[in-house]
Amino acid sequence: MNLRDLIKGLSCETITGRKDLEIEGIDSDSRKIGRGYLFVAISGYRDDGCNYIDAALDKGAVAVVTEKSVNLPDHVTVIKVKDSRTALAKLSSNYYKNPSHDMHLIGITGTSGKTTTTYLIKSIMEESGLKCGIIGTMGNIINKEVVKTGNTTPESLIIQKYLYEMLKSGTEYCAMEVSSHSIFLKRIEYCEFEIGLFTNLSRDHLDFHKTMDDYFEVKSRLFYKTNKYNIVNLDDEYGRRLIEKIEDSKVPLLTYGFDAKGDIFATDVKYSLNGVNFLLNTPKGSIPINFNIPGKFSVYNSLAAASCAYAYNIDLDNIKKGLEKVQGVKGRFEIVPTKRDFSVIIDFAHTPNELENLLTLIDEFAQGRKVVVFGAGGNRDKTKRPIMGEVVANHCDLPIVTSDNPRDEDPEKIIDDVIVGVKKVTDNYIKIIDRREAIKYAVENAKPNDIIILAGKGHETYTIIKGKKLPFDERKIVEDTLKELNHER
Ligand SMILES: CC(=O)N[C@H]1[C@@H](OP(=O)(O)OP(=O)(O)OC[C@H]2O[C@@H](n3ccc(=O)[nH]c3=O)[C@H](O)[C@@H]2O)O[C@H](CO)[C@@H](O)[C@@H]1O[C@H](C)C(=O)N[C@@H](C)C(=O)N[C@H](CCC(=O)O)C(=O)O
Ligand SMILES: Nc1ncnc2c1ncn2[C@@H]1O[C@H](COP(=O)(O)OP(=O)(O)OP(=O)(O)O)[C@@H](O)[C@H]1O
Ligand SMILES: N[C@H](CCC[C@H](N)C(=O)O)C(=O)O
Ligand SMILES: [Mg+2]
Repeated sequence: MNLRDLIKGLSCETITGRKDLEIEGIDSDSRKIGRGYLFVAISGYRDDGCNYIDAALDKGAVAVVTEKSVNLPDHVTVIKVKDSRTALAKLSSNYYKNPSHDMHLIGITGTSGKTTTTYLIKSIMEESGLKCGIIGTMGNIINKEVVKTGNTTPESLIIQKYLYEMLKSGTEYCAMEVSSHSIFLKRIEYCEFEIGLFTNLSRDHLDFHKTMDDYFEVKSRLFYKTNKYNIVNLDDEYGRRLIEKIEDSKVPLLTYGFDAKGDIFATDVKYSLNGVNFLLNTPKGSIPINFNIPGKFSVYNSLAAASCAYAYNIDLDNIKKGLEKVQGVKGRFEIVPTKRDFSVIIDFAHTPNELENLLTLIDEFAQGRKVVVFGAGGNRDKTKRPIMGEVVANHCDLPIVTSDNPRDEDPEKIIDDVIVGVKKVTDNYIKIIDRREAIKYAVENAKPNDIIILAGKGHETYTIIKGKKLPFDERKIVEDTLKELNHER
């Protein structure tokens, strides 16, 4: 693409050098630069992209975007901007021909339920004959192809690339998880959202946002970027705050919740271990839903997805079929087969609120002990650690405190932070640093009717230790332990 076209609408302070250049690609990572590329230098949290300009030029970059004044050879075009991350988003959108403009883009934000809701939306859309892609924690999905990217909401360049590819493959709907990091770090700038959906807000990410008010404020920015509907969970305290905050928005509001308060609401809710049945009520009528994932939060996620479908005029029969077709979402209340007299459940609960919800749900059906194997992530919110410990200790018979992606931190230190909370409730806990050993311990010592809950890693099939991503699949560890036990019998 010609540089003149690429920088259309980009607010730049100065441009030196040729504008009439053919640009073969763009990137903000010098290691991915190729011949004829434009390099966007971003000053990050760990490093400064400006330190890699020379490396980018060596690899063939012909133009550089930077926030700082730099002296480069005359043949290099230098574009100075105020904010490189915003510039990257604009350039990426231009490069991929502003794909979101031609799509039905749904942005889902909130602390919990985003991934699950994207899968429910996709299922409903497909039941209605509409192709729907996903951008989120478990990867980017176009048709049946899943591409993992690492972050829940990837960098703007990747977002635009996948939106472009979705359009190219005839996928006109996209359900995208929008993390607060991505809003703050401008990954979603120049995405034209039709719908913004707010699930809930509870304690997490206070390493990054410092206060809940900051966290909320950043999340609320999504709802100024929408042009069709804002959809908000009315039962959530922060949801209600959001409704007040966006009161003067010209975009219509749809609300959901339990009982007849919102536009879309659930009544006659009946819980069981296999799922939840409820009546879905909308302004256009009501329909019974038999949903296959248990728990109150399943009702909320169904309502969120149903509200979104309703906003697109999808009829109730297809909403029902789409929701009921979902058998489960990987790592969310996933039951691992044991063929023994105890159960193992893998769940992605990694915040105090998620653990509380999960364990309260299991409480209703548990006949034996609840044993929870859990930890807290390294390089993440430290304030949630003791609270997670306290919540788990309050809701189970045996907490086994272990590691969960220690990343660059000392795993034992993280565990000790969690144990501070556990000890407020009980001294009856077990500390095993190696998560594999912790899982093995729980399985080997299981008693009849025990429910072993492996919390925090959900779908993840890796562990991050000292910056390295190593294979780690909890399903496989349970399976191998059971095999060993069978062998011994
Ligand atoms: C705090 C945060 O979000 N950081 C993100 C940020 O990294 P950074 O600003 O620290 O980048 P940096 O390492 O300082 O590097 C600066 C620049 O130098 C460049 N560089 C670096 C080295 C080199 O050799 N050449 C080079 O050009 C880098 O490409 C980068 O552009 O920009 C990077 C590139 O986009 C992201 O990968 C990185 O996410 C890190 C890995 C991360 O862990 N983020 C988490 C906290 C996150 O974003 N989580 C949310 C929420 C999850 C949820 O709850 O669902 C998410 O959306 O995933
Ligand atoms: N609506 C909800 N409210 C509260 N907890 C929920 C809700 N939906 C799911 N959960 C719990 O949170 C966990 C994570 O769910 P999910 O992956 O859908 O959330 P997410 O918002 O995508 O999380 P992340 O921020 O890590 O991407 C689930 O395993 C479950 O324990
Ligand atoms: N998207 C969340 C996932 C956390 C999952 C948990 N396993 C951990 O590593 O803390 C995060 O990156 O904060
Ligand atoms: Mg997610």
